[in-house]
Amino acid sequence: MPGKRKRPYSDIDFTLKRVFKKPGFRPLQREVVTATLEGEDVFLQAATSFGKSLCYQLPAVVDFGMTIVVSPLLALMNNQVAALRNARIRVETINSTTTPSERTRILADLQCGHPLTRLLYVTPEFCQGDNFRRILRIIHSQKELARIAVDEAHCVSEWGHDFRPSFQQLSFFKTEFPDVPIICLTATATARVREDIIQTLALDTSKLKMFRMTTSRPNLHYEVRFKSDDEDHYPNFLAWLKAAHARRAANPERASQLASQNQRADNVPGIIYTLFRKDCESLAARLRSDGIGAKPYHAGLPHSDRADALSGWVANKPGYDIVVATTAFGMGIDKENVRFVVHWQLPKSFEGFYQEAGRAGRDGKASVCILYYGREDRDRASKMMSRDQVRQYKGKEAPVPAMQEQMKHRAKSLLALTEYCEATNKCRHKIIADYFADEEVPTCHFACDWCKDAVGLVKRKEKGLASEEWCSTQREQGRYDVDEYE
Ligand SMILES: Nc1ncnc2c1ncn2[C@@H]1O[C@H](COP(=O)(O)OP(=O)(O)OP(=O)(O)O)[C@@H](O)[C@H]1O
Repeated sequence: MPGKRKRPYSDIDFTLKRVFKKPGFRPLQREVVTATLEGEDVFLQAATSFGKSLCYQLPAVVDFGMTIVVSPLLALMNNQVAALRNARIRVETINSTTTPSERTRILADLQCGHPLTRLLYVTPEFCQGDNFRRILRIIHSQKELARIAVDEAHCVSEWGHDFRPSFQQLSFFKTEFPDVPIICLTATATARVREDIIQTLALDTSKLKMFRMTTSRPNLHYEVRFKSDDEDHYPNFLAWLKAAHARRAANPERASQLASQNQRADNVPGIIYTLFRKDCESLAARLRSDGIGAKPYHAGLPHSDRADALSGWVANKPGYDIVVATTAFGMGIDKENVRFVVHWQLPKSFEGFYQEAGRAGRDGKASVCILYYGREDRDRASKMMSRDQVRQYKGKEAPVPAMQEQMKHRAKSLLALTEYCEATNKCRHKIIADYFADEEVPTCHFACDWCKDAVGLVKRKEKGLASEEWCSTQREQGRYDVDEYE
């Protein structure tokens, strides 16, 4: 029910245990849940795998009325809907995969004004539809519109790394329903992105409850491996993976522990991110020819192939050990035992890197995040950026200031990521915390290549990278012109 509510919710602990099967709240979750239930507008920024979804899912179950969840990705929605249905929560989603008969059934439930649906997951594009807005007015008039959750809220911002234009229309919620609380959630927002989200959603800063947690993920072991165009880095990765397999096989105690958790000892689940669709397919095929179960995942594949790759991988099925993906597979993917995330090339942005690496170790256990960095890739990435800039400005008399700003932000983010890769004088956890302007200094117990062996890191860098002189000649000769990303 919209409006501020100042009574304690004694049943949140009960619901946490009984419905969500969690032993207790993680730090700050209770505060966020309570603020949401009290009708406050909330902004939550917290590390990947913090448990942000629970902060709107639990209120949706405890409270009256319906919660609308605006979410940018199909895979993310379907993943969460399946988990909530498992917990016997009435949840629905309307997206491009919803059949017409399903859609009719869901809308009929909403039209009555007193929906049985507790959570409704929709895309920002769907929120723009007149019919949906009309239905929302009916639900609101019956005091059944409980709250709006905007997940992956950085997509709202033009300066966020996954900007989606239709997110910009979401101010509709606050202007039409000022008494309905909004909660926005993200793992990756710089100060500027935060401001932009708040402004775009028409939130009032003086009333907004802001929760900012550290972005630090101490169980992730960050490592940069150096490469150059001259050398194929596949053998390096395969050797690392085979060594990890051998370690598992040599530990029968671990094998029986994994078996008891419905996991397998003869694989190590992971994700490899690449920028190009063609690499997804060829790399997955190459791994399969070496006896590793790997599946490609990118937006160009049929929906059924993507769904099969995702469900097989989540279920630890043989043949589905590694997903080789573009960024189409990222935000919100929640599989607890991902033991490694590898970036096959330099990603497009610092935020994207952090978000994707954050798919690893969601069970809190040690996991590895390897980024293969080459200076040629850096030069290709900046070439791509300049080309995008030219395209954006095409046909315009003068560059639009907002576009210029956006480009500046993109360049800054890429530069920060390059500096992360080139750095040999600082803990990688610290570099990440600095980028997001964390107030806390992160702890790193030998959980990055610099803290483990700074001298070795310098040597590997000297040996592995093409020289700047070489790269500069290549640049002059236009060698770094590339295909489209994805
Ligand atoms: N209090 C809790 N106790 C135990 N597990 C929890 C708790 N809260 C959430 N989790 C689990 O933590 C995992 C991560 O939660 P969730 O997917 O909401 O993360 P997130 O913060 O949205 O991360 P990301 O930004 O990376 O998507 C889920 O498997 C969820 O079930």
